[in-house]
Amino acid sequence: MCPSCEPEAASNGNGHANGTSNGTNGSSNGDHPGFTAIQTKANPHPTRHNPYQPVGDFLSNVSSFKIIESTLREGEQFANAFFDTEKKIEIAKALDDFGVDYIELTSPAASEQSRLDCEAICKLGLKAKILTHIRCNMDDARIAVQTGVDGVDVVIGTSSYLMEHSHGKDMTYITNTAIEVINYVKSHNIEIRFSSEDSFRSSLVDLLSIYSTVDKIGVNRVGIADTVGCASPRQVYDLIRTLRGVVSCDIETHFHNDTGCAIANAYCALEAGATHIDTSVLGIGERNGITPLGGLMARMIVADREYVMGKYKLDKLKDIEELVAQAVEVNIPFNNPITGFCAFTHKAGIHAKAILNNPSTYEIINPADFGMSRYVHFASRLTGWNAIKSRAAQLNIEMTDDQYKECTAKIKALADIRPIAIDDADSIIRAFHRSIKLGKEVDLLPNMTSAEKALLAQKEKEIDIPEKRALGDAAGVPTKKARNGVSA
Ligand SMILES: CC(=O)SCCNC(=O)CCNC(=O)[C@H](O)C(C)(C)COP(=O)(O)OP(=O)(O)OC[C@H]1O[C@@H](n2cnc3c(N)ncnc32)[C@H](O)[C@@H]1OP(=O)(O)O
Ligand SMILES: O=C(O)CCC(=O)C(=O)O
Ligand SMILES: [Zn+2]
Repeated sequence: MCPSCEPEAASNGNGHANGTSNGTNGSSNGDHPGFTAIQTKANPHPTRHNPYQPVGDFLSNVSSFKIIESTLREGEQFANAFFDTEKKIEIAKALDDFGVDYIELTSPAASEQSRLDCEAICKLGLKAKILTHIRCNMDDARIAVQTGVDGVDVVIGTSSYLMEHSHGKDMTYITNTAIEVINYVKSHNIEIRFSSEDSFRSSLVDLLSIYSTVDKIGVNRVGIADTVGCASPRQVYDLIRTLRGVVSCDIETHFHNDTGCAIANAYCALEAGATHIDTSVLGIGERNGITPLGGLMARMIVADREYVMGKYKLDKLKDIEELVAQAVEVNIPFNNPITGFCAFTHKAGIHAKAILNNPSTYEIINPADFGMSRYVHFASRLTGWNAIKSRAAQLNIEMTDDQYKECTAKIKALADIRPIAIDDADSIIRAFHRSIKLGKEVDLLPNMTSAEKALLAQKEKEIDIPEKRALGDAAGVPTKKARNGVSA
C-alpha cells in the first residue's frame, strides 16, 4: 500500500486504485503526502448532456472504431523490450480479455523464435484476431501464411527517403510486388492489409494510386502510417478524408508520437473515416512509440462512453499497463491518462470544494469507469476548509464551519513551512478538535522539532497581525479570514 494514502482509500469502494505503486521500479507514488479518497455524492458524474460528444459527421467512426493492438509487434521494437514466449502469451491473453479486436505480432521472418511464438499465440484460440506484420515480399509472405494467423499486415515505405535509403525500390516495383503478395495471402483465405510506411512524407498521387489498385484487388484494409510522427491532426484529417473517398475497404492508421500528436491524430483519423487504430500498451514502440492504448481509451470514452464501456473491459487497463511496464522495466508515467498516479487527484482548495459537490466540475472522465478512485490532496497550503471538513468527516470529527476554517488556517500555516504529510494534517485536525472539547490549547503537533515550532510561532504571529488590526480581536484568537489572507 502507498505510504501516503489513508486506509480509508483502500476500502473506499474501488480499492486502492490510485496512489498505489503504479510505477514498477520505485515509482514516485509514495512521495506525495496528503492523498485520501473522498466520499463523493451518491451519483458521481450525474447523467448530463456531453458537449464533447462526437460531431454528427457521416464520415466519423469515433463510435465504431476497432483496435489493432501492436504491443507484441511495434511494442517489441521498444528499446527496452524483450518478451519471452511466456510473457507474450500472458500479454496476448490480457489484451484479448480487455477486448481488443486484433493482436499484431512481430514478423515470423524476424527470427526462429518469433515464428514459433507467432504459431503458439495463434493456437491459443483467443477471441481477438491474430495478425502478423511483414515486409512486402513473397519470402516473408510465404512464412507468414504458414503460422496460422488470421491476417497479414504488409508494409513498404513509399516516401522518397525510404524508397531511396531503405529498400531502394520504385513505385512500379512496389505496386507489382504488393499485388503479388496480396493475391498470394488472399489465396490462403487470410485477411490482408496493405500499408505505406511514412505515408505523410509520400507523394499523395503515389499513395492514392497504389491504394486504389490494392483496393480493387480486394485488400481488407489499407494502412496509413505516420512513421516519423510528423503529422498534425489537420494533415491527418485531410489525408484520411481524401483516402476515404478513393477506397471502399477499411482504413487502418498508425501514429508515432515524436511530436506528441499520436492520440490526437488517431482521433482525427477516426473523425475523417478511418476504421482501425493501432495502439500499444503505454505507447511503447520504436523511439518514443505510438498511440497508447490507455490514452486512446481516455480520448474515446469522452466521445462515446457507451461504445467504449460496452466493448472494452476498462477496469483491466491498469493491470495490463503494469504487466507491460514490468516486462519492459519502465515506470508508468505520473501524467499517464487514467492510470498516472495523480490522474484523478485534486489538490487546490477551489477544485476540491467543487469536486466534493459534483465530480463533473473538474473531471471529464469518471475514474470509476476504469475501476479507479479519485483523491483529494488536502495536506498542503493550497487546501481549503471544504477539503478539511471532508477529511474531518472521514475521521468522524464534526465541528462548526468557523472551526473548520480555523483548523484549516493552522494546517496551512504549517504547510507554509514545510511539505506536510497526511499524518500531520490529521494530527492538527484531531488536536484542534480536542482543544475545542477540552476548552484549552493543546499541542497540535507534539512531534515537531523546536526549530519548526519556532518558525510556526513566528508565522502565527505574522498572520495574526492583520487580523487583530482588522477585527480588533483583543485576545488575538485567529479567525479564518485573516489567516487565509482575506481582508476583512
Ligand atoms: C516502420 C516499421 O516499424 S516496419 C517494421 C519493422 N520491423 C522489423 O524490422 C522486424 C524485425 N526485423 C528483422 O528482424 C530484420 O530486419 C529482418 C529479418 C526483417 C531483415 O533482416 P536482414 O535481411 O538482415 O536485413 P536488414 O534488417 O539489414 O535490412 C532490411 C532489409 O529489408 C528490406 N526492406 C526494408 N523494408 C522493406 C519492406 N517494407 N518491404 C520489403 N523489403 C524491405 C531492405 O531493403 C533490406 O534488404 P537488403 O537485405 O536487400 O538490404
Ligand atoms: O504497418 C504499418 O502500417 C506501420 C508500420 C510502422 O510501424 C510504421 O510505419 O511506423
Ligand atoms: Zn510504427
